[in-house]
Amino acid sequence: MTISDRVRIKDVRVLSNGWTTLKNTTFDYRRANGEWQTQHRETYERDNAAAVLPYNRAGRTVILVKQFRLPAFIRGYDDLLIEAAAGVLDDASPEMRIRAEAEEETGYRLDHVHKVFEAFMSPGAITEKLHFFVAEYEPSMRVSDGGGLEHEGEDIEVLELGIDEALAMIADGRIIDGKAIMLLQYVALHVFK
Ligand SMILES: Nc1nc2c(ncn2[C@@H]2O[C@H](COP(=O)(O)OP(=O)(O)O[C@H]3O[C@H](CO)[C@@H](O)[C@H](O)[C@@H]3O)[C@@H](O)[C@H]2O)c(=O)[nH]1
Ligand SMILES: [Mg+2]
Repeated sequence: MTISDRVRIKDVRVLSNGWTTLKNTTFDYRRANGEWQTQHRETYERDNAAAVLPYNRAGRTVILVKQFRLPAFIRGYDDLLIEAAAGVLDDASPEMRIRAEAEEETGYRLDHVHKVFEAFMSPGAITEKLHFFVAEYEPSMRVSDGGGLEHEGEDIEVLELGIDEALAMIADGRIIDGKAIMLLQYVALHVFK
């Protein structure tokens, strides 16, 4: 299945080229009824990324991180955001990158990471595709405090939560990060059955 014969890119304009690139693309799209229609769309072009939820089956716990997120703050969320550890790939493989990112942010050196799915988190606007992982952890795998890279402005708290509490926090709105919600529901369904 291809839709490339339904799309003709006519013009691409870079609107902003800062940390990431914002483009405005003009293209013709062949609608379901066969008619061609000209459209303009802005895309925020971000590298792919990966997220991980470490879990401990016996203790029924998971590891999450907590950090300041400017976009959530601007939108009125007046607290640090509880998230699954995540980072951009920077051209590394998702498996390699997520191990490094997990150690940087949570302090846990994970053994085996298990890929569970991929998802576009905001497909109408952002090109980024997120690779999702889960990984079993043991307390002995903690090799540092984590916290992220201070020189990049990261100031990350590490949280170890019971799975039932984490699920309750989704229900009452204390966990509001999409990737954390998806991974918590995955482990609720497939690990802590
Ligand atoms: N100077 C500067 N630094 C930035 C900017 N945007 C991000 N950074 C820094 O770049 C680093 C990126 O950290 P990662 O851990 O690799 O990524 P992330 O911020 O966790 O992002 C991932 O999760 C986000 C939230 O779900 C996603 O939005 C993001 O695309 C990615 O998947 C952080 O130190 C962050 O502060 C920016 O506009 N300017
Ligand atoms: Mg991160």
